[in-house]
Amino acid sequence: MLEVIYQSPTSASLFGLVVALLVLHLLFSSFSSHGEPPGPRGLPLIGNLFQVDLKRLDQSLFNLSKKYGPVFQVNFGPQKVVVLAGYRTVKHAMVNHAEEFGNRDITPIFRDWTHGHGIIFSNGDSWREMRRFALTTLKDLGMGRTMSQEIILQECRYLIKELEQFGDKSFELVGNDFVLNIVADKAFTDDLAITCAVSNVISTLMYGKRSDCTDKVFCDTLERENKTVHLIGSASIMIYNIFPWLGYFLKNWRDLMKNMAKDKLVKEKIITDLTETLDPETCRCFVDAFLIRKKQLEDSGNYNSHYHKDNLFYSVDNLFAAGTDTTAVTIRWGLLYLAKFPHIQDRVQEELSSVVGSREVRIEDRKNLPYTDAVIHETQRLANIVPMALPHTTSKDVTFQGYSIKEGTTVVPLLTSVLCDESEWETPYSFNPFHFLDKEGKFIRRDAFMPFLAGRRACVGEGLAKMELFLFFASLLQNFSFSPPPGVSEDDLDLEPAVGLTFPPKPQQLCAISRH
Ligand code: HEM
Repeated sequence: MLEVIYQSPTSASLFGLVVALLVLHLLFSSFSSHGEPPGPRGLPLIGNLFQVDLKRLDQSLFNLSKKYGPVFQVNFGPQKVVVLAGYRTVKHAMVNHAEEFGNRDITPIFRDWTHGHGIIFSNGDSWREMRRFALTTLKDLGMGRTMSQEIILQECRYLIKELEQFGDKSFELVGNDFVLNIVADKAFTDDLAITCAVSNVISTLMYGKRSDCTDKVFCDTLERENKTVHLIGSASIMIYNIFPWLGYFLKNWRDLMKNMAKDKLVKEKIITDLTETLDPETCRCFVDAFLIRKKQLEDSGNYNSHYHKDNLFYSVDNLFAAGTDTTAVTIRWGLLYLAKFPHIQDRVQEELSSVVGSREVRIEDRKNLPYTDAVIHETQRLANIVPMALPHTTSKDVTFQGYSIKEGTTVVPLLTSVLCDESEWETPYSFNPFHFLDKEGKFIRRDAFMPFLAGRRACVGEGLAKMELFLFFASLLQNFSFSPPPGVSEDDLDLEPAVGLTFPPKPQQLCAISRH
């Protein structure tokens, strides 16, 4: 190759020019100039891409933060990204500078997905209105209150029954593709039991109805959503976000487009059915509440509001995507940790037996179950399922911790560096429920526990997620014990995550033994 270049005078001078530019760039490019945050030097065009591991970008950035400090910048191709690291810095930016750091960075793949509509990947007045509407409507529908407790408990019952009907009392949990395989003597079935249960909670709130685990359309939708979340976090989609013209050449991008299109057809049909059967006097669900608000605005002559069909579709789609995968993945991590550390599992079950006994667990029990609560919090901390949160962008020029950051700069609030902040956690890298317990064994809140982030863009579903995690986790542990399958030791269970937009456990198997 080089020989060919040297043989042509034009190629040789071009090559020389590129080398000269490269040397000049390396000599003179320093990110700490003009008061900007410091950071590693990169190469022209590709920036720092070769200095990070795209499969564990959060870890690479965490390592860089140890060298460059809590506010630093990297270049992904032509794009400048400011990384915020450590509990204090992330909290300070998200809460004290909420407005400046509160916009969403709508990357090319997010734009392809929702076209700037809905809640998660939108900004400005439309985002504000949709977020406010989602929060009040979910609250009206019982989020975080007795009503949603009933919906969740109903799903806990279905889930327990689903697992018990296999009688043989052992099943396998496969972490990556969210498939729960029930293995009995003869029967073998692929089962999306946990995802199905969690998704049904959202489904009941969004559509006013649940679906059975055997419903093919429902299961196909869950599998597609799961695949979407996985593909969006893949290295090739990260490259697509930097060089969007690559899209058609990338299989993951083409698969994503197909998935999203299929998903849209299914959800649009449900929304159309609800629209056709709407009775403005009776609000059955989130979709109804939206349609009723739209009608009220139109009745008063406002046909140009944010309550249009794209915002309806993508808000519903967002709440499904954000509310299913996150919670189901966290439950899976909890079961994996308990199978790995049986002495912790024993203690959770002892506490559940002595406080709740054999009656159904309820949210009011949580205050009397400090150890169980601490285990759930520690699961969320160490599993760290959204390690880089979602990207933000600055809404104006800002001076932050002495550095100037320009309007429109992509900002990553690095949750890995918060949930494993060495100055906040006693044993940041090991599973230790005592992070959340005082000397008397009472539950304690920790400021650096921020898996839902904080500030203007903080998770809309925090209350619901916390209730779900507690009720699902406690109900499962009341009814089953989790262990590695025969022939596999606890040491063999792998706590390294698989990658995606969220980080699930790697594919592996677990057994559930009925406790009755
Ligand atoms: C264990 C469960 C969950 C975790 C760990 C989690 C975590 C997060 C995180 C880290 C963000 C990004 C915040 C940011 O970028 O500033 C987020 C945003 C969001 N979450 Fe969750 N979440 C969970 C469950 C849920 C549930 C159950 C729902 C819905 C009912 C939900 C709805 C949303 C929405 C709509 C946003 C976007 C907020 C906005 O952009 O304004 N999440 N979540």
